Amino acid sequence: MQIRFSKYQGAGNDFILIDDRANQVRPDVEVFNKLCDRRFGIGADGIMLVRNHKDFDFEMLYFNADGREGSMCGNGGRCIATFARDLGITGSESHFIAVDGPHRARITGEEVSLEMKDVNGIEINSGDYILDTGSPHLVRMTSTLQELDIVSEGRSVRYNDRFRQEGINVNFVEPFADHYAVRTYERGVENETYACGTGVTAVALAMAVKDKLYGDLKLRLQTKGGLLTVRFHRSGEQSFSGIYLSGPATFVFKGEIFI
Ligand SMILES: N[C@@H](CCC[C@H](N)C(=O)O)C(=O)O
Repeated sequence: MQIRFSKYQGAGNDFILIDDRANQVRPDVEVFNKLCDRRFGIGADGIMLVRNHKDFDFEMLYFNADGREGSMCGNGGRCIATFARDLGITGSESHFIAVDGPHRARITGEEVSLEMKDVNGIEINSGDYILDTGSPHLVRMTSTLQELDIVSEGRSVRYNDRFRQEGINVNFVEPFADHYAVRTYERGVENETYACGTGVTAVALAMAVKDKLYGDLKLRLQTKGGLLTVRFHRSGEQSFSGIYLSGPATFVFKGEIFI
């Protein structure tokens, strides 16, 4: 089968986007894994399908680079909003459904802001923060971010006895005067990616807990692939609402491939 795809990236987290409103693509773990391969395929951290949905502008189906369906992808959500706008499905604002529920996105130039699901509950375990921002994340503080071997440190958490079965994304964070620097090991890619949207969202909420911040907050998160911001409201010890992930999301190239 011949399919058209487009490649988009959000802060260097890159995705293959397919317009599947005709509902013709049958997700296949091996095929999707190969399409994401950077030598034998197009190369990406994940694949997304845009499908029609009767109650929303569209449905987002997300698959990690390993070819398996993933949980919510924040940067993917920002990219798919741009793709839907470029296809003429939506204008600069959209309301779509993903695996973790509904999302609203707003595009301003190359900047895309995505509403994330509310978070109620963060576990703190031996200094690590464990929470679900649409995808499961662990946040760990470090003072040596640039020297860290993210793949081996991330793997040792992701494959430990507690997380081996379900997996977890692992974020390492170092605070600076006006921002937090973040590097992420992503489940399903099983490698470090240039940025992770649900990951920096998890870091922002965890830093509010660590620094005892309440009210309306906006934190800046520097990733390998660019600067992301997370706005949110913290009303209680464990209650976070009005969470918006913002940053660049742009078209890279398009083509056709046989699958
Ligand atoms: N890159 C994503 C995270 C994708 C989800 C994740 N890899 C998983 O399924 O655990 C993001 O930007 O949030």
